[in-house]
Amino acid sequence: MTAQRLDGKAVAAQIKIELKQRVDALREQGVIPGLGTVLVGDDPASQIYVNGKHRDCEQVGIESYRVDLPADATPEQVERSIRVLNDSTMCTGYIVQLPLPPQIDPNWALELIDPDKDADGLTSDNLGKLVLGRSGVLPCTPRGIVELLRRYEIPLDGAKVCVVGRGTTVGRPLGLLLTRRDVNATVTLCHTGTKNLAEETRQADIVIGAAGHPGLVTASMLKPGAVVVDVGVRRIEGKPVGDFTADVWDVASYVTPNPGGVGPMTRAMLLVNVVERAEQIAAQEQ
Ligand SMILES: Nc1nc(=O)c2c([nH]1)NC[C@@H]1CN(c3ccc(C(=O)N[C@@H](CCC(=O)O)C(=O)O)cc3)C=[N+]21
Repeated sequence: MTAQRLDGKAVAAQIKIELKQRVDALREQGVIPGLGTVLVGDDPASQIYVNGKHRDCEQVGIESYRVDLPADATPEQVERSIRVLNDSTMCTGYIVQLPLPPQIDPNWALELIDPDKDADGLTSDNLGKLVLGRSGVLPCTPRGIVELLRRYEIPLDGAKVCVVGRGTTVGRPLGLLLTRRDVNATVTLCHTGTKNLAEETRQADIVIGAAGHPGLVTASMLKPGAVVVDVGVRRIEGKPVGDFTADVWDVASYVTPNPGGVGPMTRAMLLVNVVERAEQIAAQEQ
């Protein structure tokens, strides 16, 4: 059996077409969605990712604003930039690109973001709302994974899902999102403390690798026909390497390619978060 691709790139492109129509409708109402980005320092990968976000915005008609600060920026300078974006009426939502240089505590910086403008959905306010089942801004990668599975009509209601990795940007919020009533999956959240990972992954209908440990899950650790979602993209010698070995394609029914799987969905969900917020603002103004 060779697994089918869960083609995040194609689905993200379709989502952008849908978003462009929603942005055009907003612009007709005089509401112009705007995404802000705060980039501190000159990390090449961060610059590539932030440039990609601005290109994505341009494709769907979202205005975008850059705040680029030098690598030696002080916490005061970062705070001032964040407060400007909190107060800006042009910017519907914004992100503070991670990682930040060592003199800036990321948790401190994220907590300065107005939760209503938290386009990443990574502030404690929005993550807390996810815990409490209240509506807030959903984190982009978890939301993108669920959206990708839904668009391929992968059964989620009652499905056994094994999430590998308990990070605060993916694994942990993903477990919460998958167990929400409107998704209704049963989740096992595995991590470095899990005694027998293979025992857990073999019982799952869907295995999601969000550990960032290349080659952590092999074909022998999967139930035949399982669905594989590989988040853990790292570049080793220029090649994107995920949490799964290539032989999983022989056993799984669906696999997300790396690149072209979860990454484009993450980027598409950032745009969805901005447009959804703009639609809320437009509805309040009516
Ligand atoms: N505040 C903040 N929010 C983020 O969402 C955030 C961040 N900081 N810091 C860095 C990580 C990383 N991240 C990626 C998203 C998409 C791809 C992506 O689309 N990758 C392409 C491949 C790109 C390549 O060739 O490397 C793909 O998977 O097809 C990659 C990386 C978001 N991040």
